[in-house]
Amino acid sequence: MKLKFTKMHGAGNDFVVIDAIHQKIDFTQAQWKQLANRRFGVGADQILVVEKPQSAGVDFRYRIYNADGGEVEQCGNGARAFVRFVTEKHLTDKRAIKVETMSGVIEPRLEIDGDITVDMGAPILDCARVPFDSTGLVGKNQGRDMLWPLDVNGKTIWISAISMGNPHAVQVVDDIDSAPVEMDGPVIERHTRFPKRVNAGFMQIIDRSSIRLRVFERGAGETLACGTGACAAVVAGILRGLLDSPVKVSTKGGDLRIAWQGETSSVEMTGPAVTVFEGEIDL
Ligand SMILES: N[C@@H](CCC[C@H](N)C(=O)O)C(=O)O
Repeated sequence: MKLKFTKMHGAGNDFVVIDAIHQKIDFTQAQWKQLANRRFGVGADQILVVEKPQSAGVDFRYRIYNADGGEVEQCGNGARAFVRFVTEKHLTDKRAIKVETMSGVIEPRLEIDGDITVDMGAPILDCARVPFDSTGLVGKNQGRDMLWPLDVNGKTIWISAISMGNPHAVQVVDDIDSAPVEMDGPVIERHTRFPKRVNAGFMQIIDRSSIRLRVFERGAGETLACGTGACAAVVAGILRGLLDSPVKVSTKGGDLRIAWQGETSSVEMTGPAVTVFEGEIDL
């Protein structure tokens, strides 16, 4: 079957985006994985599938598959690519869109300057809902945050466990360039304390309104940027008393702006989304 797709990226986090409103999509996990494969397929960190809404009051449903073929709950950079896609394909003429995801409704909007802002909803800080198993662990308070010890490669690291619809373990490091992302990322991703696995964030604080961030993503490895990872890092930094909203998050692929007013407020993420090329593939 010939599949039409669009290759896109948001700050270098790259996507294959598929219109499943006008094409019938019924792929296996192995086929998603092949599509995302950089040698045997198109290549992407995530595959984004745009569908008709399932509930009243929303405009679209948006589904996310990691490069390993597994379906996941949320993708921040993908949400901005999604808006660029439905706008360029004339699937809507709205500038503010309501989108169903596996983890709830998010509300992206197209800004006048072409950037896209996404209301990502409030962070989830309750360990059980992240999900993170803190049974028997002794945490330590930093500001309003609770840091948890994790044994990783023979040392203890201290993480914030946060969900932005998808799970994140965020740690502060002195220097992002020498942080052990390749070595510790895969171990944190599959740590037994995270029953659904986790995205591992490494954050360097530059000043109270800027950080540098690398994320080893669940199901995709280190990416050039992770939108939900940026949201989780800023939430952790604000809770720890290290950051004030808004915060510039510099990633290997570009900058994002994250604003959060605390506890029950939504996290707002602003950044770019770019179409690279259109294609067709026979799977
Ligand atoms: N790149 C994304 C996150 C994609 C999903 C993630 N790898 C997970 O498994 O939760 C983003 O921009 O948020």
